[in-house]
Amino acid sequence: MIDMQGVQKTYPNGVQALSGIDVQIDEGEFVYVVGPSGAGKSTFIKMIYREVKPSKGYIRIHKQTLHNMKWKDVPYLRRNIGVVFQDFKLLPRLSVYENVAFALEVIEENPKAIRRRVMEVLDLVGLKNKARFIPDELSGGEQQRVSIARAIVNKPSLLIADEPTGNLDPETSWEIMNILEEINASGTTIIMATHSKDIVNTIKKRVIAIEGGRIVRDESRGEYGYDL
Ligand SMILES: Nc1ncnc2c1ncn2[C@@H]1O[C@H](COP(=O)(O)OP(=O)(O)OP(=O)(O)O)[C@@H](O)[C@H]1O
Repeated sequence: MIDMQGVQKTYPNGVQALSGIDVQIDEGEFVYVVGPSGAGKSTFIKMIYREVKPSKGYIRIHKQTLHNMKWKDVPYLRRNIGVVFQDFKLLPRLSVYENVAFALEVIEENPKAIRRRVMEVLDLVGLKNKARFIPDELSGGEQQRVSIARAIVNKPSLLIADEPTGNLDPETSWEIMNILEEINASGTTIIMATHSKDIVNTIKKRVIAIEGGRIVRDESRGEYGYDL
């Protein structure tokens, strides 16, 4: 599903964030991306949904090659990729329902299908009864559940999560992990950058460790491997 070869990224200010990434990720995998702060995890993740363009190397996601992708084709790539962020990034003036429906409205689904699908994903994340609330009226964990619902509403085959539990307390983090595991069990590939030793060492998955812009470890059912 994902193939990267010789991928490098040098930002315009001269910082080399990634210096030679070779990796394959198969459909249906659940992968943690770990490593010290500044190692290149976010850069790696942002390249997958073409938020960041590689300076060198080959990237293929599904059947689309990204290194030579034109800007006009990026929305088509992103339709098949859901993204969840540490800080949720919900639209503050829209209700829970509207935040989730928005992603379908931009691809012109019919209103009945939108309603059915939005309620289905809100049910999946346990927030059907809060559809009319606005983000400020929700706890952090609930806001993250809305952002997960938004990310999966158009059934992407790949879900990217950049420190999804970074702003949440431990108990809420486990709830979020349960939801992500459920989504993975239904066939969606998940790639999650995290600093949570507890999560990585408890819910065992493939671990890719990045240090200084390179993959230094890639293990199935791996350990977190750092003290913090
Ligand atoms: N837009 C940018 N312009 C210039 N340099 C950047 C940019 N984004 C990231 N960097 C630099 O690239 C390197 C890798 O950053 P990145 O955000 O990928 O690391 P990270 O492993 O995700 O870190 P953290 O765990 O702290 O989020 C760092 O040295 C960072 O300062």
